Amino acid sequence: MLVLVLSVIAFALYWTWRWRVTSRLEPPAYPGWVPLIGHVHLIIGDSFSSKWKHHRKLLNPAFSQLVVDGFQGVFNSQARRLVKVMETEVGKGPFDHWTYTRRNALETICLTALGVEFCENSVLNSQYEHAVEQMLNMLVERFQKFWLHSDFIYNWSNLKKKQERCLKILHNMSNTVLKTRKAAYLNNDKNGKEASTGIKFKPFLDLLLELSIEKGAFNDLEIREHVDTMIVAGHETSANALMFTLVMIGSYPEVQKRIFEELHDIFGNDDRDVTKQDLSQLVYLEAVLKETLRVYPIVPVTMRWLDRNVKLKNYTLTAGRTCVMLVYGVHRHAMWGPDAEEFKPERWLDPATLPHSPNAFAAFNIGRRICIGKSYAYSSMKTTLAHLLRHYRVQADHKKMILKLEVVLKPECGHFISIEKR
Ligand code: HEM
Repeated sequence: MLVLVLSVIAFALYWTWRWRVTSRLEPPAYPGWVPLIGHVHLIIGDSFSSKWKHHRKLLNPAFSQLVVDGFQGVFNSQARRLVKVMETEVGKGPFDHWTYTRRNALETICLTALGVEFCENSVLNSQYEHAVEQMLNMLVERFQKFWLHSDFIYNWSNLKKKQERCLKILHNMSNTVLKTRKAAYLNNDKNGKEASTGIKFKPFLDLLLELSIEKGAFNDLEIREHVDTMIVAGHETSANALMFTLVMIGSYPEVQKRIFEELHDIFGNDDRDVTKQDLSQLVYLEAVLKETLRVYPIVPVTMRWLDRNVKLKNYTLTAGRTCVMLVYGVHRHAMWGPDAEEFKPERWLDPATLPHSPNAFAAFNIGRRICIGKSYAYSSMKTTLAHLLRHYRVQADHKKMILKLEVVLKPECGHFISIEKR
Protein backbone atom coordinates (compact mmCIF):
# COMPACT_ATOMS: atom_id res chain seq x y z
CA MET A 1 0.00 0.00 0.00
CA LEU A 2 2.79 2.37 1.02
CA VAL A 3 4.59 1.63 -2.25
CA LEU A 4 1.43 2.44 -4.16
CA VAL A 5 0.88 5.75 -2.34
CA LEU A 6 4.56 6.72 -2.82
CA SER A 7 4.39 5.87 -6.52
CA VAL A 8 1.26 7.99 -6.97
CA ILE A 9 2.95 10.94 -5.19
CA ALA A 10 6.11 10.50 -7.26
CA PHE A 11 4.11 10.51 -10.48
CA ALA A 12 2.09 13.52 -9.43
CA LEU A 13 5.31 15.41 -8.69
CA TYR A 14 6.88 14.29 -11.96
CA TRP A 15 3.88 15.40 -14.05
CA THR A 16 3.61 18.72 -12.24
CA TRP A 17 7.29 19.36 -12.89
CA ARG A 18 7.00 18.27 -16.53
CA TRP A 19 3.99 20.45 -17.07
CA ARG A 20 5.78 23.47 -15.56
CA VAL A 21 8.82 22.90 -17.74
CA THR A 22 6.97 22.37 -20.98
CA SER A 23 3.79 24.40 -20.66
CA ARG A 24 5.39 27.67 -21.71
CA LEU A 25 7.25 26.11 -24.61
CA GLU A 26 4.76 23.88 -26.36
CA PRO A 27 1.04 23.19 -26.37
CA PRO A 28 -0.06 20.25 -24.21
CA ALA A 29 -0.89 16.98 -25.95
CA TYR A 30 -4.26 15.75 -24.75
CA PRO A 31 -4.13 12.15 -23.63
CA GLY A 32 -5.72 9.69 -25.99
CA TRP A 33 -5.92 11.73 -29.19
CA VAL A 34 -2.84 10.38 -30.95
CA PRO A 35 -3.86 6.78 -31.61
CA LEU A 36 -7.35 7.80 -32.57
CA ILE A 37 -6.86 10.47 -35.19
CA GLY A 38 -3.16 10.81 -35.67
CA HIS A 39 -0.46 13.36 -35.16
CA VAL A 40 -1.56 16.06 -37.57
CA HIS A 41 -4.69 16.75 -35.51
CA LEU A 42 -3.09 15.93 -32.18
CA ILE A 43 -2.86 19.33 -30.65
CA ILE A 44 -6.26 20.82 -30.15
CA GLY A 45 -6.36 24.35 -31.41
CA ASP A 46 -2.66 24.75 -32.05
CA SER A 47 -2.92 26.70 -35.27
CA PHE A 48 0.81 27.35 -35.06
CA SER A 49 1.75 23.74 -35.65
CA SER A 50 3.44 24.22 -39.02
CA LYS A 51 2.49 20.70 -40.05
CA TRP A 52 -1.20 21.39 -39.36
CA LYS A 53 -1.02 24.69 -41.26
CA HIS A 54 0.64 23.09 -44.28
CA HIS A 55 -1.77 20.13 -44.36
CA ARG A 56 -4.85 22.30 -43.86
CA LYS A 57 -3.85 24.38 -46.88
CA LEU A 58 -3.50 21.24 -48.97
CA LEU A 59 -6.76 19.76 -47.68
CA ASN A 60 -9.01 22.84 -48.09
CA PRO A 61 -9.66 22.26 -51.84
CA ALA A 62 -10.68 18.66 -51.09
CA PHE A 63 -13.60 20.05 -49.03
CA SER A 64 -14.61 22.76 -51.51
CA GLN A 65 -18.27 23.21 -52.50
CA LEU A 66 -17.41 21.73 -55.91
CA VAL A 67 -16.17 18.49 -54.35
CA VAL A 68 -19.12 18.39 -51.93
CA ASP A 69 -21.53 18.85 -54.88
CA GLY A 70 -19.95 15.74 -56.38
CA PHE A 71 -21.26 13.78 -53.37
CA GLN A 72 -24.87 14.89 -53.89
CA GLY A 73 -25.80 11.53 -55.47
CA VAL A 74 -24.41 9.69 -52.42
CA PHE A 75 -26.27 12.03 -50.04
CA ASN A 76 -29.51 11.29 -51.90
CA SER A 77 -29.08 7.52 -51.94
CA GLN A 78 -28.09 7.51 -48.27
CA ALA A 79 -31.14 9.64 -47.39
CA ARG A 80 -33.38 7.18 -49.24
CA ARG A 81 -31.74 4.34 -47.34
CA LEU A 82 -32.54 6.09 -44.04
CA VAL A 83 -36.18 6.64 -45.07
CA LYS A 84 -36.40 2.92 -45.88
CA VAL A 85 -34.84 1.56 -42.67
CA MET A 86 -36.93 3.90 -40.51
CA GLU A 87 -40.11 2.55 -42.13
CA THR A 88 -40.17 -0.28 -39.58
CA GLU A 89 -40.82 2.33 -36.85
CA VAL A 90 -43.87 3.94 -38.50
CA GLY A 91 -46.86 4.08 -36.17
CA LYS A 92 -45.11 2.18 -33.37
CA GLY A 93 -44.64 5.11 -30.98
CA PRO A 94 -41.38 6.59 -29.65
CA PHE A 95 -38.08 5.03 -30.73
CA ASP A 96 -34.41 5.97 -30.39
CA HIS A 97 -33.70 7.50 -33.80
CA TRP A 98 -30.04 8.15 -32.93
CA THR A 99 -29.09 4.53 -33.72
CA TYR A 100 -30.45 5.16 -37.23
CA THR A 101 -28.88 8.59 -37.85
CA ARG A 102 -25.56 7.40 -36.47
CA ARG A 103 -25.32 4.28 -38.63
CA ASN A 104 -26.42 6.25 -41.68
CA ALA A 105 -23.88 9.06 -41.08
CA LEU A 106 -21.09 6.51 -40.63
CA GLU A 107 -22.05 4.78 -43.89
CA THR A 108 -22.13 8.15 -45.69
CA ILE A 109 -18.76 9.33 -44.41
CA CYS A 110 -17.13 5.97 -45.17
CA LEU A 111 -18.52 6.05 -48.68
CA THR A 112 -17.41 9.61 -49.39
CA ALA A 113 -14.09 9.46 -47.53
CA LEU A 114 -12.99 5.99 -48.59
CA GLY A 115 -15.34 4.89 -51.35
CA VAL A 116 -16.25 1.80 -49.29
CA GLU A 117 -19.73 0.52 -48.54
CA PHE A 118 -20.90 -1.39 -45.50
CA CYS A 119 -21.72 -4.92 -46.62
CA GLU A 120 -21.23 -8.50 -45.49
CA ASN A 121 -17.89 -9.12 -47.19
CA SER A 122 -16.37 -5.73 -46.55
CA VAL A 123 -13.75 -4.85 -43.95
CA LEU A 124 -16.29 -2.24 -43.02
CA ASN A 125 -18.99 -3.85 -40.92
CA SER A 126 -20.70 -3.59 -37.55
CA GLN A 127 -17.40 -4.63 -35.92
CA TYR A 128 -15.89 -1.43 -37.31
CA GLU A 129 -18.87 0.63 -36.20
CA HIS A 130 -18.58 -0.80 -32.69
CA ALA A 131 -14.81 -0.11 -32.62
CA VAL A 132 -15.32 3.58 -33.52
CA GLU A 133 -17.89 3.94 -30.74
CA GLN A 134 -15.60 2.19 -28.22
CA MET A 135 -12.67 4.44 -29.14
CA LEU A 136 -14.69 7.60 -28.46
CA ASN A 137 -15.93 6.17 -25.14
CA MET A 138 -12.38 5.24 -24.13
CA LEU A 139 -11.18 8.74 -24.95
CA VAL A 140 -13.73 10.18 -22.52
CA GLU A 141 -12.91 7.57 -19.86
CA ARG A 142 -9.20 8.41 -20.05
CA PHE A 143 -9.94 12.12 -19.81
CA GLN A 144 -12.08 11.59 -16.72
CA LYS A 145 -9.60 9.30 -14.90
CA PHE A 146 -6.72 11.74 -14.37
CA TRP A 147 -4.29 9.01 -13.26
CA LEU A 148 -4.60 7.47 -16.73
CA HIS A 149 -3.24 10.69 -18.29
CA SER A 150 0.23 9.37 -17.55
CA ASP A 151 1.29 7.15 -20.47
CA PHE A 152 3.27 4.99 -18.05
CA ILE A 153 0.19 4.04 -16.00
CA TYR A 154 -2.08 3.95 -19.02
CA ASN A 155 0.17 1.51 -20.87
CA TRP A 156 -0.43 -1.06 -18.08
CA SER A 157 -4.18 -0.55 -17.91
CA ASN A 158 -7.00 -2.71 -19.28
CA LEU A 159 -8.25 0.35 -21.12
CA LYS A 160 -5.04 0.38 -23.15
CA LYS A 161 -5.49 -3.32 -24.07
CA LYS A 162 -9.06 -2.61 -25.15
CA GLN A 163 -7.85 0.37 -27.16
CA GLU A 164 -5.25 -1.77 -28.94
CA ARG A 165 -7.94 -4.26 -29.99
CA CYS A 166 -10.16 -1.48 -31.38
CA LEU A 167 -7.29 0.27 -33.15
CA LYS A 168 -6.37 -2.97 -34.90
CA ILE A 169 -9.86 -3.13 -36.39
CA LEU A 170 -9.87 0.56 -37.40
CA HIS A 171 -6.39 0.65 -38.88
CA ASN A 172 -6.86 -2.68 -40.64
CA MET A 173 -9.80 -1.12 -42.44
CA SER A 174 -8.14 2.13 -43.51
CA ASN A 175 -4.88 0.34 -44.42
CA THR A 176 -6.66 -2.26 -46.55
CA VAL A 177 -8.69 0.36 -48.37
CA LEU A 178 -5.66 2.61 -48.84
CA LYS A 179 -3.64 -0.27 -50.33
CA THR A 180 -6.41 -1.25 -52.73
CA ARG A 181 -7.13 2.29 -53.89
CA LYS A 182 -3.45 3.12 -54.28
CA ALA A 183 -2.90 0.04 -56.46
CA ALA A 184 -5.96 0.97 -58.55
CA TYR A 185 -4.74 4.56 -58.89
CA LEU A 186 -1.29 3.46 -60.01
CA ASN A 187 -3.07 1.17 -62.51
CA ASN A 188 -4.57 4.28 -64.04
CA ASP A 189 -8.03 4.00 -62.48
CA LYS A 190 -8.41 7.71 -61.79
CA ASN A 191 -12.09 8.03 -62.55
CA GLY A 192 -13.41 7.81 -59.06
CA LYS A 193 -15.72 5.26 -57.50
CA GLU A 194 -19.06 3.86 -58.46
CA ALA A 195 -21.36 3.09 -55.54
CA SER A 196 -23.72 0.10 -55.71
CA THR A 197 -26.39 2.60 -56.78
CA GLY A 198 -24.40 3.40 -59.92
CA ILE A 199 -23.49 6.91 -58.76
CA LYS A 200 -20.01 8.10 -59.76
CA PHE A 201 -18.03 10.23 -57.33
CA LYS A 202 -14.45 10.78 -56.18
CA PRO A 203 -13.85 9.83 -52.52
CA PHE A 204 -11.58 12.02 -50.36
CA LEU A 205 -9.07 9.18 -50.30
CA ASP A 206 -8.59 9.43 -54.08
CA LEU A 207 -8.08 13.19 -53.82
CA LEU A 208 -5.43 12.67 -51.15
CA LEU A 209 -3.77 9.92 -53.22
CA GLU A 210 -3.71 12.27 -56.20
CA LEU A 211 -1.99 14.96 -54.08
CA SER A 212 0.41 12.40 -52.68
CA ILE A 213 1.35 10.69 -55.95
CA GLU A 214 1.34 13.74 -58.23
CA LYS A 215 2.77 16.30 -55.77
CA GLY A 216 4.34 14.23 -52.99
CA ALA A 217 2.11 16.04 -50.48
CA PHE A 218 1.49 13.22 -47.96
CA ASN A 219 3.00 9.88 -47.03
CA ASP A 220 0.80 6.78 -46.52
CA LEU A 221 0.59 7.24 -42.75
CA GLU A 222 -0.52 10.86 -43.12
CA ILE A 223 -3.19 9.88 -45.65
CA ARG A 224 -4.49 7.23 -43.26
CA GLU A 225 -4.52 9.71 -40.37
CA HIS A 226 -6.46 12.29 -42.40
CA VAL A 227 -9.02 9.74 -43.52
CA ASP A 228 -9.42 8.44 -39.95
CA THR A 229 -9.89 12.03 -38.73
CA MET A 230 -12.60 12.68 -41.32
CA ILE A 231 -14.47 9.55 -40.27
CA VAL A 232 -14.22 10.30 -36.54
CA ALA A 233 -14.90 14.07 -36.86
CA GLY A 234 -17.56 13.72 -39.53
CA HIS A 235 -20.02 11.04 -38.53
CA GLU A 236 -20.83 11.47 -34.83
CA THR A 237 -21.24 15.25 -35.21
CA SER A 238 -23.57 15.01 -38.23
CA ALA A 239 -25.54 12.15 -36.65
CA ASN A 240 -26.09 14.11 -33.43
CA ALA A 241 -27.02 17.30 -35.30
CA LEU A 242 -29.65 15.36 -37.26
CA MET A 243 -30.88 13.65 -34.12
CA PHE A 244 -31.34 16.97 -32.26
CA THR A 245 -32.92 18.63 -35.33
CA LEU A 246 -35.53 15.87 -35.65
CA VAL A 247 -36.35 16.23 -31.93
CA MET A 248 -36.82 20.00 -32.33
CA ILE A 249 -38.89 19.65 -35.51
CA GLY A 250 -41.07 17.07 -33.75
CA SER A 251 -41.48 19.37 -30.73
CA TYR A 252 -42.59 22.44 -32.74
CA PRO A 253 -45.50 21.56 -35.09
CA GLU A 254 -45.60 25.07 -36.59
CA VAL A 255 -41.91 24.75 -37.55
CA GLN A 256 -42.57 21.36 -39.13
CA LYS A 257 -45.54 22.79 -41.05
CA ARG A 258 -43.40 25.61 -42.45
CA ILE A 259 -40.63 23.20 -43.52
CA PHE A 260 -43.18 21.01 -45.26
CA GLU A 261 -44.61 24.03 -47.09
CA GLU A 262 -41.12 24.96 -48.26
CA LEU A 263 -40.53 21.38 -49.44
CA HIS A 264 -43.89 21.37 -51.21
CA ASP A 265 -43.07 24.65 -53.00
CA ILE A 266 -39.84 23.13 -54.33
CA PHE A 267 -40.78 19.50 -54.97
CA GLY A 268 -44.59 19.52 -55.23
CA ASN A 269 -45.70 15.90 -54.76
CA ASP A 270 -42.59 14.60 -56.53
CA ASP A 271 -40.32 12.21 -54.65
CA ARG A 272 -37.37 13.17 -56.82
CA ASP A 273 -33.77 13.55 -55.66
CA VAL A 274 -32.53 16.79 -54.08
CA THR A 275 -30.30 18.79 -56.44
CA LYS A 276 -27.68 21.35 -55.47
CA GLN A 277 -30.03 24.07 -56.77
CA ASP A 278 -32.74 22.79 -54.39
CA LEU A 279 -30.28 23.03 -51.51
CA SER A 280 -29.88 26.76 -51.96
CA GLN A 281 -33.68 27.15 -51.95
CA LEU A 282 -34.12 25.28 -48.66
CA VAL A 283 -33.71 28.51 -46.72
CA TYR A 284 -36.08 27.81 -43.85
CA LEU A 285 -34.76 24.25 -43.40
CA GLU A 286 -31.24 25.69 -43.11
CA ALA A 287 -32.50 28.19 -40.52
CA VAL A 288 -33.93 25.27 -38.51
CA LEU A 289 -30.58 23.44 -38.67
CA LYS A 290 -28.67 26.55 -37.56
CA GLU A 291 -31.10 27.26 -34.73
CA THR A 292 -30.81 23.67 -33.52
CA LEU A 293 -27.01 23.95 -33.57
CA ARG A 294 -27.25 27.24 -31.69
CA VAL A 295 -29.44 25.79 -28.94
CA TYR A 296 -27.62 22.44 -28.90
CA PRO A 297 -24.04 23.00 -30.14
CA ILE A 298 -22.68 19.53 -30.86
CA VAL A 299 -19.19 20.60 -29.77
CA PRO A 300 -20.18 22.73 -26.74
CA VAL A 301 -16.68 23.16 -25.33
CA THR A 302 -13.48 23.76 -27.21
CA MET A 303 -9.90 24.42 -26.14
CA ARG A 304 -7.18 26.70 -27.40
CA TRP A 305 -3.56 26.95 -26.35
CA LEU A 306 -2.46 30.58 -25.90
CA ASP A 307 0.80 31.41 -27.63
CA ARG A 308 0.62 35.03 -26.38
CA ASN A 309 -1.12 37.09 -23.70
CA VAL A 310 -4.75 37.89 -24.45
CA LYS A 311 -6.10 41.01 -22.77
CA LEU A 312 -9.80 40.91 -21.88
CA LYS A 313 -11.78 43.74 -20.28
CA ASN A 314 -10.91 42.85 -16.69
CA TYR A 315 -8.37 40.05 -17.01
CA THR A 316 -5.35 39.00 -18.98
CA LEU A 317 -5.12 35.39 -20.09
CA THR A 318 -1.44 34.52 -20.02
CA ALA A 319 0.56 32.81 -22.72
CA GLY A 320 1.32 29.12 -22.30
CA ARG A 321 -2.07 28.28 -20.78
CA THR A 322 -4.91 26.31 -22.27
CA CYS A 323 -8.08 28.31 -22.60
CA VAL A 324 -11.45 26.53 -22.46
CA MET A 325 -14.23 28.19 -24.47
CA LEU A 326 -17.85 27.47 -23.65
CA VAL A 327 -19.64 27.60 -26.99
CA TYR A 328 -22.87 26.57 -25.23
CA GLY A 329 -22.66 29.83 -23.23
CA VAL A 330 -21.75 32.01 -26.24
CA HIS A 331 -24.87 30.74 -28.02
CA ARG A 332 -27.05 31.87 -25.09
CA HIS A 333 -25.31 35.20 -24.51
CA ALA A 334 -27.37 38.40 -24.16
CA MET A 335 -26.18 39.51 -27.63
CA TRP A 336 -28.73 37.01 -29.02
CA GLY A 337 -31.47 39.13 -27.45
CA PRO A 338 -34.01 38.51 -24.69
CA ASP A 339 -35.26 35.39 -26.52
CA ALA A 340 -31.80 33.74 -26.53
CA GLU A 341 -33.16 30.68 -24.67
CA GLU A 342 -36.00 30.19 -27.14
CA PHE A 343 -35.97 28.02 -30.27
CA LYS A 344 -36.78 30.50 -33.05
CA PRO A 345 -35.53 29.53 -36.54
CA GLU A 346 -37.04 32.77 -37.91
CA ARG A 347 -34.21 34.78 -36.36
CA TRP A 348 -31.90 33.44 -39.11
CA LEU A 349 -34.12 34.79 -41.89
CA ASP A 350 -33.54 38.43 -41.01
CA PRO A 351 -29.88 39.41 -40.53
CA ALA A 352 -31.03 42.47 -38.54
CA THR A 353 -32.20 40.16 -35.72
CA LEU A 354 -28.82 38.39 -35.47
CA PRO A 355 -25.91 39.53 -33.24
CA HIS A 356 -23.45 41.87 -34.96
CA SER A 357 -20.45 39.73 -34.10
CA PRO A 358 -19.77 37.00 -36.68
CA ASN A 359 -18.26 34.98 -33.82
CA ALA A 360 -21.58 34.74 -31.96
CA PHE A 361 -22.32 31.46 -33.75
CA ALA A 362 -19.51 28.97 -33.16
CA ALA A 363 -21.16 25.58 -33.81
CA PHE A 364 -18.41 24.83 -36.35
CA ASN A 365 -15.92 26.89 -34.38
CA ILE A 366 -14.41 30.14 -35.58
CA GLY A 367 -11.06 31.28 -36.94
CA ARG A 368 -8.45 29.18 -38.63
CA ARG A 369 -9.52 25.87 -37.12
CA ILE A 370 -13.11 26.21 -38.28
CA CYS A 371 -14.62 22.85 -39.25
CA ILE A 372 -13.34 21.89 -42.67
CA GLY A 373 -16.47 19.77 -43.28
CA LYS A 374 -19.05 22.56 -42.76
CA SER A 375 -20.37 22.67 -46.36
CA TYR A 376 -20.38 18.88 -46.48
CA ALA A 377 -22.37 18.78 -43.23
CA TYR A 378 -25.03 21.27 -44.40
CA SER A 379 -25.46 19.60 -47.81
CA SER A 380 -25.77 16.09 -46.38
CA MET A 381 -28.08 17.13 -43.50
CA LYS A 382 -30.38 19.23 -45.70
CA THR A 383 -30.64 16.41 -48.25
CA THR A 384 -31.42 13.85 -45.53
CA LEU A 385 -34.10 16.03 -43.92
CA ALA A 386 -35.67 16.90 -47.29
CA HIS A 387 -36.20 13.16 -47.92
CA LEU A 388 -37.26 12.24 -44.39
CA LEU A 389 -39.77 15.06 -43.97
CA ARG A 390 -41.40 14.46 -47.35
CA HIS A 391 -42.15 10.90 -46.14
CA TYR A 392 -42.78 11.23 -42.42
CA ARG A 393 -44.52 13.46 -39.92
CA VAL A 394 -42.42 13.63 -36.73
CA GLN A 395 -43.44 13.99 -33.08
CA ALA A 396 -41.15 14.55 -30.09
CA ASP A 397 -40.76 16.41 -26.83
CA HIS A 398 -37.42 18.20 -26.44
CA LYS A 399 -38.26 19.12 -22.83
CA LYS A 400 -37.72 15.47 -21.85
CA MET A 401 -34.08 15.57 -22.90
CA ILE A 402 -31.38 15.46 -20.22
CA LEU A 403 -28.04 16.39 -21.74
CA LYS A 404 -24.59 14.93 -21.13
CA LEU A 405 -21.21 15.97 -22.43
CA GLU A 406 -19.00 13.29 -23.92
CA VAL A 407 -16.64 14.42 -26.67
CA VAL A 408 -19.83 15.83 -28.17
CA LEU A 409 -23.13 16.96 -26.65
CA LYS A 410 -25.62 14.11 -26.34
CA PRO A 411 -28.94 13.48 -24.67
CA GLU A 412 -28.69 11.12 -21.69
CA CYS A 413 -32.28 10.06 -22.30
CA GLY A 414 -35.48 11.23 -23.92
CA HIS A 415 -34.08 11.58 -27.43
CA PHE A 416 -37.00 9.71 -28.88
CA ILE A 417 -39.26 10.57 -31.80
CA SER A 418 -42.38 8.95 -33.25
CA ILE A 419 -43.04 8.94 -36.97
CA GLU A 420 -46.17 8.64 -39.10
CA LYS A 421 -46.38 8.32 -42.87
CA ARG A 422 -47.48 11.47 -44.72
C1 HEM B 1 -23.00 19.15 -37.86
C2 HEM B 1 -21.85 18.60 -38.15
C3 HEM B 1 -20.51 19.06 -37.66
C4 HEM B 1 -20.19 19.87 -36.59
C5 HEM B 1 -21.13 20.52 -35.60
C6 HEM B 1 -18.74 19.99 -36.59
C7 HEM B 1 -18.03 20.75 -35.68
C8 HEM B 1 -16.64 20.90 -35.70
C9 HEM B 1 -15.90 21.75 -34.80
C10 HEM B 1 -16.50 22.60 -33.70
C11 HEM B 1 -14.58 21.64 -35.13
C12 HEM B 1 -13.40 22.36 -34.47
C13 HEM B 1 -12.89 21.63 -33.27
C14 HEM B 1 -11.85 22.46 -32.54
O1 HEM B 1 -11.26 23.33 -33.13
O2 HEM B 1 -11.65 22.26 -31.35
C15 HEM B 1 -14.48 20.71 -36.24
C16 HEM B 1 -13.29 20.32 -36.84
C17 HEM B 1 -13.22 19.40 -37.87
N1 HEM B 1 -14.28 18.83 -38.54
FE1 HEM B 1 -16.24 19.15 -38.16
N2 HEM B 1 -18.22 19.26 -37.63
C18 HEM B 1 -19.26 18.68 -38.31
C19 HEM B 1 -19.19 17.90 -39.44
C20 HEM B 1 -18.01 17.51 -40.04
C21 HEM B 1 -17.94 16.68 -41.22
C22 HEM B 1 -19.14 16.12 -41.98
C23 HEM B 1 -16.61 16.46 -41.48
C24 HEM B 1 -15.94 15.67 -42.59
C25 HEM B 1 -16.49 15.37 -43.72
C26 HEM B 1 -15.85 17.19 -40.47
C27 HEM B 1 -14.49 17.21 -40.39
C28 HEM B 1 -13.77 17.97 -39.49
C29 HEM B 1 -12.30 17.99 -39.44
C30 HEM B 1 -11.36 17.18 -40.34
C31 HEM B 1 -11.96 18.88 -38.42
C32 HEM B 1 -10.55 19.28 -37.99
C33 HEM B 1 -10.14 20.49 -38.79
C34 HEM B 1 -8.73 20.95 -38.48
O3 HEM B 1 -8.15 20.53 -37.49
O4 HEM B 1 -8.20 21.74 -39.26
N3 HEM B 1 -16.73 17.81 -39.63
N4 HEM B 1 -15.75 20.29 -36.58
